[in-house]
Amino acid sequence: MSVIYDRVALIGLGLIASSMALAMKRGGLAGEIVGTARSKETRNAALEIGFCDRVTETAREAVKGADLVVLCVPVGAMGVVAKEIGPHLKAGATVSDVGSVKAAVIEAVAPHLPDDVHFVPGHPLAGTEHSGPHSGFAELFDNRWCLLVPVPGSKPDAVAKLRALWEGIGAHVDEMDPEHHDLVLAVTSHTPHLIAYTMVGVADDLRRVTDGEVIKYSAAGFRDFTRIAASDPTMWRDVFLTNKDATLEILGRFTEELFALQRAIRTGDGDHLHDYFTRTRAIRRGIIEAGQDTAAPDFGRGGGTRK
Ligand SMILES: NC(=O)c1ccc[n+]([C@@H]2O[C@H](COP(=O)([O-])OP(=O)(O)OC[C@H]3O[C@@H](n4cnc5c(N)ncnc54)[C@H](O)[C@@H]3O)[C@@H](O)[C@H]2O)c1
Ligand SMILES: O=C(O)C(=O)C[C@]1(C(=O)O)C=C[C@@H](O)C=C1
Repeated sequence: MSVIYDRVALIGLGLIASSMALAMKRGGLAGEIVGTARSKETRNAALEIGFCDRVTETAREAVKGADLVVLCVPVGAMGVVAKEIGPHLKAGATVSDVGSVKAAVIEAVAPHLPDDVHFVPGHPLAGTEHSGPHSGFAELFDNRWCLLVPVPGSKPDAVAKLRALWEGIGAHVDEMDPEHHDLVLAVTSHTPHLIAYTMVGVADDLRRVTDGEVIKYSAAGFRDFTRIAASDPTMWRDVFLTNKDATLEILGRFTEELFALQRAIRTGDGDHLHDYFTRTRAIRRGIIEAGQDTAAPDFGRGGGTRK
């Protein structure tokens, strides 16, 4: 593969930035990768691991002369970073991000960008419960989706170039509008995370059991919940604070269904339970038959991580 952007600047050097950088290096997609993080420890790690060619102390230095700038910080920090880098962006540069929420990020970032840069927000649908510069691996995005969420005024050429980068990184790319993205992700990612956090919290409340039995006899389903519930608290706090409407809508529906199942258990309505579980099993089977179960299941469970 050949170079797509001569210079890429990554702001925030955690799981997603380090994985993107390693994948760009694997494919020879960037001439130079410049990174910036607030802590010296993180900047040094990026150089030691070798996923950045150069690091800078500030974001404004990192974006100087960059053809592509990718904001890889928690959603709640995107606006502050955009404000800092806005005046220092190269004319004609593309600015993107990897945030898990799109409408709020667009609202926070767009006002700080000059007219002569292209803003093409993005969201790779891949991750693990690990964070920081040591957690990245080049295969994270292989065969996973990356959603691009162009804003009015995003130039087709800039969108096409970013699409080529993500495809070079290994992902399949689709485009979506921000509100629809936030609703879809509320169903497929955000609310499931909240449920996992809650379930692990409930187990923790029952200290009597967590002290021994829950850990010792943890079955596969609960183990998956604990993996998800180990995800970064800052990232997920920001997701729920910025995707409020969609997550509240889905949580409302979830609670209604849960109450209906609770009632079926209490009243011994086996037909309701059986019909419900039959319907949900069909959904899982449909996903497999459609070949959509592309998640690499071992990543994030130690299989592909650096830890
Ligand atoms: N982890 C996932 O599963 C996943 C998947 C897809 C997208 N995302 C999104 O990617 C982004 C980064 O997530 P990550 O998993 O790489 O997180 P991470 O915690 O591994 O890395 C985040 C980086 O941002 C820095 N940072 C935090 N607050 C900052 C601030 N106020 N100013 C400047 N830098 C700051 C951190 O020091 C760190 O270097 C988030 O917006 C998240 O929503 C995460
Ligand atoms: O596999 C995981 O650990 C994830 O939670 C990854 C996951 C997801 O929900 O699928 C989490 C947040 C993102 O914005 C995208 C991907």
